[in-house]
Amino acid sequence: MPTASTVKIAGASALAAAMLAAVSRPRAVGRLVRGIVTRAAGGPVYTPLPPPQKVKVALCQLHVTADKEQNLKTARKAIEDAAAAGAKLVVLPEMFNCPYSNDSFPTYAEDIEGGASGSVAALSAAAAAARVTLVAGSIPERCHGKLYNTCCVFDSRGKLLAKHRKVHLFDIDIPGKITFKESLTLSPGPGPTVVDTEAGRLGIGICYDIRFPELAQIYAARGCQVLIYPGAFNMTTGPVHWELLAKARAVDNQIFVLTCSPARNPDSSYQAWGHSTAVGPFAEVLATTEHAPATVLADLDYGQLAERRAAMPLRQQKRHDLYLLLDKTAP
Ligand SMILES: NC(=O)CC(=O)C(=O)O
Repeated sequence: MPTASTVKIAGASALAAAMLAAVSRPRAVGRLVRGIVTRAAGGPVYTPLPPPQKVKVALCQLHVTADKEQNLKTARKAIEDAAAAGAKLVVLPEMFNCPYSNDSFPTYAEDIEGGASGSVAALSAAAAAARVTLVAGSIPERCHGKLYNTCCVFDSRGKLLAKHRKVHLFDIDIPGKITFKESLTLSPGPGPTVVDTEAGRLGIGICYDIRFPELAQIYAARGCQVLIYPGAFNMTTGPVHWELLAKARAVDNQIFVLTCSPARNPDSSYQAWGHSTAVGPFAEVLATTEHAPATVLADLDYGQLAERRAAMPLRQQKRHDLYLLLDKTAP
């Protein structure tokens, strides 16, 4: 495995107390890029890729505690440090502002659409201050009496471009190992989220979403350049599946994949696997880390997407007489 490219981020430094109050209201949710994929009989019509560019990304594997304000401070510091290291696209972990537990989700949930989310205000301010595109992990969202596991995406002026609500809820029962049922508290999101940003066209999934290849295929067909999965795998599935799934989504779709986990916290009831990782379109690990707090830096060259797809033209070689991708939320 290639050497990890990490910048260790120490504990949060002093933070301007005004951070949470810095932005008055979150901006309206931006329109999502609706795909152009297809119900064509001959298989998907792939949306052309946006122009290639190079982007430095930072995956901030944060220490998450039960103290929401401290978690936001930690995130702010990591975003600042990532920007100082040259990152233009910064990713935070799943549920980075609260413990990953069904007991915590209702207590920590915030009303994003009603403009009452202190976390969104803080994240918007942090993205603007650091001038980065921010894929802000996820937070518990309350909306019309339901709770969601929601990822907000901000541009480098702090505008909320889009939000993705986890589509596939994490409901598993591996006897003697791990039982978790997000559906006890959370509702599933409505569908795919594609967002055009200064750092490229992004397809967003959250954790368990990475296990569903169809979602990644839809993103690839809609012209995404990178798939981003904030996630918190655990000590049972993480060692076996986390990197495998990131590589699988990358190699199937000849696309970049980024995963970003919380650091492992021995005091937490849920032990996160960590190992935030950047994978290239040939399934090569570009940069990774272990379980401690860290920021993983990687350079993405989107020009590699066309090169890899020309060298191995999987899209043209698909047998649409035998199988078909159907994007049911395409316009
Ligand atoms: N926590 C998740 O959503 C997913 C996970 O841990 C797994 O798929 O394993």
